[in-house]
Amino acid sequence: MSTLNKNIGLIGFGVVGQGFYSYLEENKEEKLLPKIVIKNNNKERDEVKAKFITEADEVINDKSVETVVELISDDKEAFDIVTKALKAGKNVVSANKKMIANNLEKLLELENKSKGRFLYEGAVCGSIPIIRTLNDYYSLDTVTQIQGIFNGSTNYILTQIFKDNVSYQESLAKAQKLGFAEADPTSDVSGSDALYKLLILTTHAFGKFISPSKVLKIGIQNITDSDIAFARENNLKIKLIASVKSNNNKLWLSVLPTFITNDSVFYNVDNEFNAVEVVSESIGKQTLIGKGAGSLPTGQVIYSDYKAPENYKYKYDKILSGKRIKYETQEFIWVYSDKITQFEKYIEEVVIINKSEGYAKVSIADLIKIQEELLDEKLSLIALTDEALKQLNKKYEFAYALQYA
Ligand SMILES: NC(=O)C1=CN([C@@H]2O[C@H](COP(=O)(O)OP(=O)(O)OC[C@H]3O[C@@H](n4cnc5c(N)ncnc54)[C@H](OP(=O)(O)O)[C@@H]3O)[C@@H](O)[C@H]2O)C=CC1
Ligand SMILES: N[C@@H](CC=O)C(=O)O
Repeated sequence: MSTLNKNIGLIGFGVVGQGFYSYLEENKEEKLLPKIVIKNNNKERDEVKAKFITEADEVINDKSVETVVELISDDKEAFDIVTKALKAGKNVVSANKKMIANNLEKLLELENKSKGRFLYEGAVCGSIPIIRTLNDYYSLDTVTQIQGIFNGSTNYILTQIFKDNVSYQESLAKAQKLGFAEADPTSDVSGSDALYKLLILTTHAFGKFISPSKVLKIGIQNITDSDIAFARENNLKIKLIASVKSNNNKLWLSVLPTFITNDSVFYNVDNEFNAVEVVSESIGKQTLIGKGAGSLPTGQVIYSDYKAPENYKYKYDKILSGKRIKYETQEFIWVYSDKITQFEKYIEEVVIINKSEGYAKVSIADLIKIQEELLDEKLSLIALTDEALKQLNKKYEFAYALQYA
């Protein structure tokens, strides 16, 4: 492609699109962007040099466009745009985690047949460069676990509730106003957004494609005042933790509100910040912490994808290695609830703290079966890390002793 054909086709000019645009302006590259595709022509917008249009095909079929930057909210429309752009041989940059998590296998086939490449660092944990890190530095190491805080909006909401006693509804409205939340914030608070990111990382770290519908996912919508009070009394915090771990070629995944102790690396990761902890055989444990949502942090990563070296592509070495790994749900975890006795049918072991309140050992497979019911019945469950379990067992030794006498 000649230098005359290096234009950008930007589709979507919301929170992230405008963040990306500001880096083009800062680097005097806005002349490479003659047209921006939006949906609603009647919206008031800041003036920019580009012309606003509403037909994505106009930039996808434009021969002067080398890179299509897809930053719209709808996942199905985004898939259509990305498919067409790759088929037209364009480089494609996207941040649409829902679209990517649901279609990654197909997208890789399309990329393999295309002259273009498909990069999407902005889709996972905003500004944190975790995909390229896994792709470039972990391809020769064996990753055993990835866990962390993968959603900025829910972390912002939980921080506001814990630090400043702001209500759930008010903190959610603030997260929306600040541009952290998805167009439909149910995706954030239900844990879906964190799950999409977890599944994308699972493909890069373990070479496995897993459907979102198969994984245990509990959001923060049902957290009660008594959960918060219990956390405060015990010097714990609640964070929405996404986790994938492997052992003996088996893989376990979950997204769960989780009590964490004050010595956890996640304890002071607050507001819209995210954290990704990667554990691998040679490197050991390391954690990346940074802004997980917002216009400029995400826009910067999109800009870096757009500027990636000419021959750079994700290698997907873990898929290519052909190592077989099996997705499993047969594992037990400990969960707390102020109505733990309602889960009687599923409990392996339980510690009753007071009346119906307590914590119990339950299987991931059972929780997957009842996760929709939990949501409908507004029942809250908070997982315990090993450290939180130890801390609670020490305090509730008496209750514990009674249980196992
Ligand atoms: N917000 C964040 O912090 C982050 C968001 N993301 C992801 O980035 C993507 C964009 O998010 P965000 O910027 O927050 O979303 P916004 O809702 O702020 O903006 C979406 C933009 O897409 C445009 N649009 C919607 N549908 C179409 C369509 N069919 N054709 C053309 N344009 C369309 C809208 O047009 P109009 O202006 O006319 O309404 C709007 O400009 C999403 O996939 C999101 O998950 C990823 C990381 C962080
Ligand atoms: N809604 C998302 C935006 C970034 O991915 C979040 O809150 O993390």
